[in-house]
Amino acid sequence: MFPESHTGYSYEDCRATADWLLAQTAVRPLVGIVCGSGLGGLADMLKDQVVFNYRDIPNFPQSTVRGHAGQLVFGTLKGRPCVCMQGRFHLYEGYPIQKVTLPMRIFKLIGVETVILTNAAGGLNQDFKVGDIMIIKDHLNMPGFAGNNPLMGPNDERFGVRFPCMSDAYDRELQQLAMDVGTELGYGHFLREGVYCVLGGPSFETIAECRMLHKLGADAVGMSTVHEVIVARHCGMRVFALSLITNQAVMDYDSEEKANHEEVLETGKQRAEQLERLVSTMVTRIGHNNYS
Ligand SMILES: O=P(O)(O)O[C@H]1O[C@H](CO)[C@@H](O)[C@H]1O
Ligand SMILES: Nc1nc2[nH]cnc2c(=O)[nH]1
Repeated sequence: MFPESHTGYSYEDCRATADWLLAQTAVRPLVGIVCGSGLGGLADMLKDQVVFNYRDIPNFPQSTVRGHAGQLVFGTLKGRPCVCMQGRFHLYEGYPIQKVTLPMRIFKLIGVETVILTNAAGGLNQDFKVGDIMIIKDHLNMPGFAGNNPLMGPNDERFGVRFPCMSDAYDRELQQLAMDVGTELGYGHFLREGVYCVLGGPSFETIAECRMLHKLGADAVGMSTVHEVIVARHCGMRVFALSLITNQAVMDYDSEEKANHEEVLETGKQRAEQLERLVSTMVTRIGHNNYS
């Protein structure tokens, strides 16, 4: 019934990876964080670190992109137990989508209740500036439209239901918390909210593509996050995600701008401190156990 090319990991494979990790550290994280391109500094904030190189973790893929260190870091953030992916996986690295999203199921099985994802993205909304932080309120899943969804293949009910709802993918309380914390920290002038659109990459968008995505309702465009969000929501974790607008998407044929990864990493460096403060303060205020 399902194609032979299905490349997911079984529940037992995920369990084995989770148990392997739990056996090596006493940290029991309730929050899992995914660092976007150039945003790995978040992981450095963790105290009493236990660090695993992805190459040493059973079943884990390897990071191949500059700005993604390839380490899973356990520790505490202002006293709260956390686990942090210092580097994520992307479709364009050649990994099947089930491998790209495997860490979300590992997070779930080690006890994570809330996932915070960050990414670098191009700004499509003409009111956005480079350096803005966009709280993601919804997404457009372009690979999903083309039949590449991480939940394709047999469904294991131990993770979640066959047809998960996505209209509530991005937790509203956490969006409000981010707004409140950001405002308190004096970040209101660069805090935005909007819709993130994922594409397969690795080529950046053409001008016509940017114009189309903007017309379709996207405020920012990138090559990640959405697949992870779908898998995280499928297995019942609460999700918050944000984009750092690292570059303006080119919408105009007269523009001399050219999207490039160097600019993406450079903007990450410049906003790192504020982004880290925003996320770490949020972590201290997130309630757990049935979202209390
Ligand atoms: O989404 P993250 O991992 O932050 O990375 C973004 O930055 C890279 C392009 O510069 C792409 O991988 C894009 O998805
Ligand atoms: N697709 C895409 N990904 C990005 N990541 C950071 N900037 C961009 C961008 O402009 N387009």
